[in-house]
Amino acid sequence: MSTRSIIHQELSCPRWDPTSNNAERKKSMTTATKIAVIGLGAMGYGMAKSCLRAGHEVWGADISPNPVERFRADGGQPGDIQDVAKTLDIVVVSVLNADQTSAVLFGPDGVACSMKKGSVVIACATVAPDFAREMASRCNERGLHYLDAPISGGAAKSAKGQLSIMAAGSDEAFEVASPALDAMAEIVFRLGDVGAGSAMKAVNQLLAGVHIAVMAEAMTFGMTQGVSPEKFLEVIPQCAGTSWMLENRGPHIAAGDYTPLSQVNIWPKDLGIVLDIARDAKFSAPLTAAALQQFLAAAGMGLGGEDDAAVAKVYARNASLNLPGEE
Ligand SMILES: NC(=O)C1=CN([C@@H]2O[C@H](COP(=O)(O)OP(=O)(O)OC[C@H]3O[C@@H](n4cnc5c(N)ncnc54)[C@H](O)[C@@H]3O)[C@@H](O)[C@H]2O)C=CC1
Ligand SMILES: O=C(O)C(=O)[C@@H](O)CO
Repeated sequence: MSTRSIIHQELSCPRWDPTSNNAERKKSMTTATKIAVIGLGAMGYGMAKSCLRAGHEVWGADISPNPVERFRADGGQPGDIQDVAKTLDIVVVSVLNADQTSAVLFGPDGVACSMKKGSVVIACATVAPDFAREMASRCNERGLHYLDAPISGGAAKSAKGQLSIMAAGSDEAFEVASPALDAMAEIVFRLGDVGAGSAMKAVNQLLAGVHIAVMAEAMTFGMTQGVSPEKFLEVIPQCAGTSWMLENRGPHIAAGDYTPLSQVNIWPKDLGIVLDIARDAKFSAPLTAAALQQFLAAAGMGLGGEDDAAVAKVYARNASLNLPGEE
């Protein structure tokens, strides 16, 4: 039995067919759906491009004009989302956090008030489960479907339409959302009622945040023992201590390139969500708390806008090490 079918069984709820060929499914789609992607950052831009590649009519919006212009030059639809909101089938929200999600949907120019009944909001920012439930209930009151749909895989997988989406919502929400989900994801988990997607994402973030911090700890510890970042990355990915985050973020440190694909600032937010809901559950999460302190230290050093691999600079500073690019 493959790993994927094991996951499917353990979840014991229907999910996108994991055995079907994603590329074939994407190619075989013929009907254009009207989709807006709000938030064209590290993740949203790739999601919007994936929807375009699948043949849909796609509008892109961001508070920053640059990615909007770039997206139009790449084939995105011209014009403001507000002007077309009532014609949209799907609105994908890929902003940073809960406040931005709430502003995009229900702020002064909130798109939820203009969307047609029966259309769907696919909410992808990492937020707390209670917030997802609140947004869903406000959307449902307006006759809109809501998918609690946090994402995983980083900017590279987003660009390729190969995200993992931890989704939760009604069958109708999944049905209406399917053209965008098919375009953006390699795998879509159907996890139950709204809130269950964000709960699973919190579990992923606990691991992902700890793994990034501990990768930085191990790499800089290795440097004190004469193990260069290059040698670390040659050997450890072939050994039991590796992780997806080590292999994804470690090369950023070795190259001294902290262009933000996932900002340091994401982690006080995400590990904060984990620790908030852990506290409510009276669950002690000491490793998460330790990792959070390292990301807070990085943010305190003024590195909040850098790639999260810059957490290595906290360790390097404490150990008087020069990381690649700092000599
Ligand atoms: N970067 C990553 O590797 C991953 C990020 N995530 C999560 O996905 C979400 C998006 O992350 P990123 O793309 O990295 O963030 P980002 O900061 O790169 O992009 C967010 C975008 O939203 C825009 N924005 C903010 N408020 C807006 C508004 N009112 N209207 C229109 N646009 C607005 C910003 O200008 C920015 O371009 C976050 O919740 C993050 O935690 C999840 C998985 C991976
Ligand atoms: O891909 C994910 O999952 C992540 O949350 C990270 O890349 C953090 O931004």
